[in-house]
Amino acid sequence: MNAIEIRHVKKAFGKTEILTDIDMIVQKQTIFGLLGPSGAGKTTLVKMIAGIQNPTAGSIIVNQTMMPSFAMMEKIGYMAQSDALYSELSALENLDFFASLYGLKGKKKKERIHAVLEIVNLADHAKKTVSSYSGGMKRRLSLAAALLHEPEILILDEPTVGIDPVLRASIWRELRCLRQNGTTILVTTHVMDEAEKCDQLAMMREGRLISTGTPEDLKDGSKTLEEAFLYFGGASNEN
Ligand SMILES: Nc1ncnc2c1ncn2[C@@H]1O[C@H](COP(=O)(O)OP(=O)(O)OP(=O)(O)O)[C@@H](O)[C@H]1O
Repeated sequence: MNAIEIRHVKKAFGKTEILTDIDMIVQKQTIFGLLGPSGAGKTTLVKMIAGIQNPTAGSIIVNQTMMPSFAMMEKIGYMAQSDALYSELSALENLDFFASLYGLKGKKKKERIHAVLEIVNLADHAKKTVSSYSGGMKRRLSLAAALLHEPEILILDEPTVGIDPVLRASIWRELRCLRQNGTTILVTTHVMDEAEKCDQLAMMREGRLISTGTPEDLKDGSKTLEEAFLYFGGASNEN
């Protein structure tokens, strides 16, 4: 079953075309990685999938619903690249606020806040104001907020930037667990060892999809994904 279907999507800002004829399928209950150098268009694409931006042409269907759709947006967890947190509030107050936005109430709200704090290992720091958090802690809190409403689709824009290797491994364990429970996860990354952990990958470059498949498919003869990426993208890769 397809969770996300992208058909002939284009995106232009003014006269500048940022994405060109993107066709992509993400199957349900997979971890799908969008890989590409800075400026390739990954964030623009995931924002359109999350329903935050409109394509200039083409269609995006998420769980059989044409995007943008408010009803579907409620079933999507989106963690943006920059943390949208209230720095003068505590982590707990931030989560309480986002949980209310998602319509969570009472006991269920408390349970979910507790559960997501445990997942990202911030339970001991929940009462501290976010302004005292490190960059990695803020990323973890943003991830917790995206998980509050147990979304069907989880979209994570570079989720582990600034997160140490131990916690990164625990976040990946959690992502696999969420997949096991039925969640479809779309993650953007520059990091090749993270890309290796995805079930399926799409490599982007200059607004185009240059290759899709499993990490093994994409390697096809190359020793590493990095090598494959350079091969598909041409030798002038910036990263
Ligand atoms: N609102 C906007 N108006 C004009 N140009 C934009 C806008 N948003 C993004 N762009 C341009 O679109 C291109 C793709 O940007 P995008 O952020 O999608 O890339 P990315 O692959 O996510 O990069 P990174 O890995 O650095 O986050 C860039 O050239 C960027 O400058």
